[in-house]
Amino acid sequence: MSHPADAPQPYSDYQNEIYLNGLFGIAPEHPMSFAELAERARHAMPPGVWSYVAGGAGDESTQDANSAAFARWGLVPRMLVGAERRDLSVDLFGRTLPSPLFMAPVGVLGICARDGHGDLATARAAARTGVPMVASTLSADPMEAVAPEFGDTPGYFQLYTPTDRALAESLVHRAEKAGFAGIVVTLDTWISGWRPRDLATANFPQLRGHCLANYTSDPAFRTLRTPGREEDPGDLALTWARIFGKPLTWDDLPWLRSLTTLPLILKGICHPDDARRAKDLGADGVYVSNHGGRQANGGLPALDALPEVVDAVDGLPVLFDSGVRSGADVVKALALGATAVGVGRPYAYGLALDGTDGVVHVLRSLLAEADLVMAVDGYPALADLGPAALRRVCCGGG
Ligand SMILES: Cc1cc2nc3c(=O)[nH]c(=O)nc-3n(C[C@H](O)[C@H](O)[C@H](O)COP(=O)(O)O)c2cc1C
Ligand SMILES: O=C(O)C(=O)c1ccccc1
Repeated sequence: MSHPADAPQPYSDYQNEIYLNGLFGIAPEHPMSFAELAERARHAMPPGVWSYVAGGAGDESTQDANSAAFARWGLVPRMLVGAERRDLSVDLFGRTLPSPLFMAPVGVLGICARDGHGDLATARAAARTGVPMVASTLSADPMEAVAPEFGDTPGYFQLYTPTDRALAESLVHRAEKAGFAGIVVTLDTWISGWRPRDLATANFPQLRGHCLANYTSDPAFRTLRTPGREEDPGDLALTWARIFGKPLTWDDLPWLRSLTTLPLILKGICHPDDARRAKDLGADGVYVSNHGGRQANGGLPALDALPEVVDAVDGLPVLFDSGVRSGADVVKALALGATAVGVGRPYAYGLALDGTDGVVHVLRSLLAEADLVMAVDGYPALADLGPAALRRVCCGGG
């Protein structure tokens, strides 16, 4: 439990803090397991927001498989290695981050927070924890208001590429100007997947006008509105729906690449050939994800796609998300080759429960558990975590 006074606090200190509070009769106000976090978020959110955030595509079997996939890997404990101090820092796109954890883009943070400003609250959690936020194109506050809240923590802008090229270019250039450290282009969501929970209630947040501030604040978007109907919320939603998603092809990649000198990361890559091609066309990183099982049901768990993509890109950074629910999951994804590991729903639930403090709690819990797993299992640095740290667990976890 001891460390030099000038060393950064280990992430495991969150555990000490909680037990110490207990000595003074203070019980933690936030949930300590993912199951309880989800349960409490369900009560904290309006029903339509809960089902949108928690739900996925089809019967949600791919969504379930994403988290179940982690149970099929077991970390092999190593003893007597002296893991008293751990180093979770990672180099990503020329910067050193204190940990490999990041917040995946979530396009409804605005309505997850009680005050409607969940994007700002999440950015403040990034500033407090050093955990970067990938800010979605779909945001209740414009990116120029979100970016200053990151403090010293780098932030990334996630682009949903609209059909209108001038608008796409404007969004990217605004992100550069606002100080974002990279552009994450999402490839798997130019159209919405089949989502029974939302269909059953005919509920799609953006069609109700939510989280469109990056569009309404954009001069290129305004030129796409129906003349004379600029004040009509119905026209806003329909204009957005008309231009939201461009089914990008490989032929669009040189254009996308030409838009920015910032690191360009392609999100939704799950096949090694796609990963290789992304690298050849100048992507700075690939991002393995199946969108948390929200887009196409019946797909393989994202974790199972990770090792082949890592092999294929031969040293290019590989970001990963989909199904991460614990610190142990973070460590397993790192051992399978991820450079950085993202969470989506968990921090959105923290946000719904308690704003910035709720997000900070979720991130600190994930990091404390990851740090403790590395301590107990004898892997003091990320460089020690490779495929040899894992064994396939037969038949476990569905
Ligand atoms: C409510 C919700 C909204 C999302 N919105 C976006 C988005 O705007 N852009 C994007 O690239 N991904 C979006 N995603 C996908 C996440 O970035 C991420 O891939 C996914 O949530 C990871 O899975 P997890 O929720 O199991 O951690 C969204 C996910 C959720 C749950
Ligand atoms: O809900 C999502 O996961 C999402 O990112 C999205 C956004 C717009 C249209 C379809 C899906």
